[in-house]
Amino acid sequence: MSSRLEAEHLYKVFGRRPGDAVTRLEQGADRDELRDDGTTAAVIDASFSVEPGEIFVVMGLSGSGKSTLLRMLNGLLEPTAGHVRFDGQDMTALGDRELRALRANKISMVFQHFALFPHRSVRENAAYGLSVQGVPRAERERRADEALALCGLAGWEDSWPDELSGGMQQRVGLARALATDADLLLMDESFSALDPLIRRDMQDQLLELQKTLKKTIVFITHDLNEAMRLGDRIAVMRDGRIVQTGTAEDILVRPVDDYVASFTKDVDRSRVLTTGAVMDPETRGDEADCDCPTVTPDTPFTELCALSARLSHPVAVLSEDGELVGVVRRQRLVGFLGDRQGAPEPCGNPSVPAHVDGKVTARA
Ligand SMILES: Nc1ncnc2c1ncn2[C@@H]1O[C@H](COP(=O)(O)OP(=O)(O)OP(=O)(O)O)[C@@H](O)[C@H]1O
Repeated sequence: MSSRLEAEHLYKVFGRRPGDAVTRLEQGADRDELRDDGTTAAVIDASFSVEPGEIFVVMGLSGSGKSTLLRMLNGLLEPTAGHVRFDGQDMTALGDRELRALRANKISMVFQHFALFPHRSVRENAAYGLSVQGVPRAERERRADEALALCGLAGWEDSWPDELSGGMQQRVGLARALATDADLLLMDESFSALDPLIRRDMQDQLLELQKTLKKTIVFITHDLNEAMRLGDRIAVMRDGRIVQTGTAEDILVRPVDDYVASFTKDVDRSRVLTTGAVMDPETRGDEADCDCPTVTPDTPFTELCALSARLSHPVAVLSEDGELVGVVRRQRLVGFLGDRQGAPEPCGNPSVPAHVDGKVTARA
């Protein structure tokens, strides 16, 4: 199966002599050095691929280059160097007309500000992308109504946008993107303008829809918690560069540097981690011989903790085939909630041995 979307050594430089700037960046110059010459390296050497049905989140602080990257992915901005491939087709080699057709039929955007037409009904707003495609009226209304129903807006089709709350308006934006049947959704801070509770609700709704629709989604956010909730994989951007790409667990448990680690400080680890991240793969081989409940590497951390609290011995981890693949000691669980590696440290008190499982387990 080939990737749906690929970025290959993408650069976007604003300012004078962008080609020269790329050469300097390839030779190791950084953003600040170029800025002295009045040149902005918005995106530097970004490479990644997004698989069909995947939610790929690009996360970074303001100015890190996320929006510029997204605009290159949908062909609105021409890369200074590098390639974007959609289903293997090099978008950077397409002419304007072909690009417009690709955007109208295969790619949908969901923006932070819903930009609904105030004098068109909710149905007409949701059908907008279809009217751009030239779909006949009856069919586009039917498809718009279906998309609105998917987004929880059945019964609101004939309303005006100003009769809807902010969250509902954002759902219309999502329905508009879904109505076109485009496989690739590009979502730029789509939920950032919403109140926290509504934002969470929209995240849940997107995850729920994704279970059946299995779209390919690139989701831009500056919020790591949102990135971790939504992303199958996350790319962390800093100063124009992607500094790490990985699952939420990778970013949390194996940050590539202190910068990425500093992002994860406030993340609720218990919501992100799964058993695979905390298990010890070294086993004696007989840990699963009793009749106690077991877990798999995908078991959520909270479930694992609940089970561990009930057992007097380490929890056995079995693969889907029932093979013993690891064990989880309670001591290690406690470590993972508080510290990056989850490794127990000596406490400095000579009367309390640091690695006595029994004692630490009893307290946990
Ligand atoms: N058209 C442009 N001309 C010059 N510089 C630009 C242009 N567009 C973006 N930049 C610069 O490129 C850098 C990356 O901007 P970009 O908007 O992609 O970042 P971002 O991560 O999306 O930020 P935000 O979250 O604030 O939107 C910034 O320094 C920005 O000022």
